[in-house]
Amino acid sequence: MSQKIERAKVLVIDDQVVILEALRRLLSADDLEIHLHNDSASAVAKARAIAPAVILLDIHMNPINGLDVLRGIRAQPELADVPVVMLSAVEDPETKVEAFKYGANDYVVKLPSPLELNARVRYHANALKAARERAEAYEALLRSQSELEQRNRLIEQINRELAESVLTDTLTGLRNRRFLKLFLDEHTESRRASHERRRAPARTTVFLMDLDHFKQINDRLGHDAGDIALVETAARLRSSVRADDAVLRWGGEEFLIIARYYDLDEPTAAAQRLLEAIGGSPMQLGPHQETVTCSVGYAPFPWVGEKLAQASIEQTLSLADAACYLSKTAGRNRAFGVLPGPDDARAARISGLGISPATLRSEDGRGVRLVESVGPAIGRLDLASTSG
Ligand SMILES: Nc1nc2c(ncn2[C@@H]2O[C@H](COP(=O)(O)OP(=O)(O)OP(=O)(O)O)[C@@H](O)[C@H]2O)c(=O)[nH]1
Repeated sequence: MSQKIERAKVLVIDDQVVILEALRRLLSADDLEIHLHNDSASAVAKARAIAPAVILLDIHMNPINGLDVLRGIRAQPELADVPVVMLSAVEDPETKVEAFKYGANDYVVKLPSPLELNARVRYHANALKAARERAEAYEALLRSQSELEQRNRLIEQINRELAESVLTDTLTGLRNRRFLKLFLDEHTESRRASHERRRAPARTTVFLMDLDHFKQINDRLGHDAGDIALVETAARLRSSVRADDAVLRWGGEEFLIIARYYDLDEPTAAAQRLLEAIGGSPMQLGPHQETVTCSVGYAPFPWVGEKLAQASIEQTLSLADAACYLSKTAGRNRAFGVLPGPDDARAARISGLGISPATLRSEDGRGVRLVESVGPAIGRLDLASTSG
């Protein structure tokens, strides 16, 4: 089977047909495809049509001289890199300089030896081929680089979304339990920075909130209504705290709120706000209107205990949990806070939860008090008389 040789196209432009024919004879070879053109006025259009690998261009032509044709060739983007060998009847340095200035690649005095002419034509044809291959390879590299970058961006986005979804509760859109560690790391870092700047660090309070008799809502109104109540609860909680406070779905119908505070009465006011936010107005659960209340237990974080350099988050959470349990057993729709302050009679109730007030000391070294806040009146009678 014969293999097709790709021949390099050579366009020869000269207004004298005799010279053109002579050059054709000098160049004739199997690996070249020769095109002759003797009209300088249409030479640029011819070059565009042929797309040659090399152009041999006579300098002294009529009606348009070779240098102007050269300028016309260089003005065409697709011909800008095509090697042009100028042909001249005389060896004239000034004309040569002029030709190179206009973008010629070579200069040959007519008629050259066939050996020299063929060597030059092949050299330029190969140089063009190599330069174009390099440019193509470079473009392919850029393309694959940008594809790679695009893919990396996609992977990063997927990773971000995955990380987000791992930290997010799908039903309510709130952060879930896994977010606590991240939040606390940030909290510790911001306290450390405050210490360094000798500013009073923001304190936080941990609120555990549990909806009251939630099982009854599921049982009476259906699981979907229960879901709506959870979503509505999340929205109400979110809008009753600061934007940078954390609201987490702790599990089932239990939520954890970590809120900053600046003066000692703030946590109690915040607990009252939570009770109002949930129980203060009925929720629309599909076709049903239902007042849902909640029980809350809260404690500031961190604590400094007598034996504990700093109570851990787990210990603080169990304090808040114990206080929430106290709210449930005291009739629900209320909040209990374990707060720094002078020990009072109520503090003794903490002992009933298995926590000795004596082991607790707040950051400022004072004692412990138990604070009770009662939720909105709506529905309380019903709840008090219902078990579940
Ligand atoms: N609809 C719905 N219900 C849930 C979801 N997660 C947990 N629950 C329900 O929440 C209810 C919690 O019931 P309990 O632990 O008995 O608590 P409760 O009925 O709220 O009673 P108290 O907490 O003692 O006031 C259970 O019936 C769970 O099935 C949820 O994602 N959607």
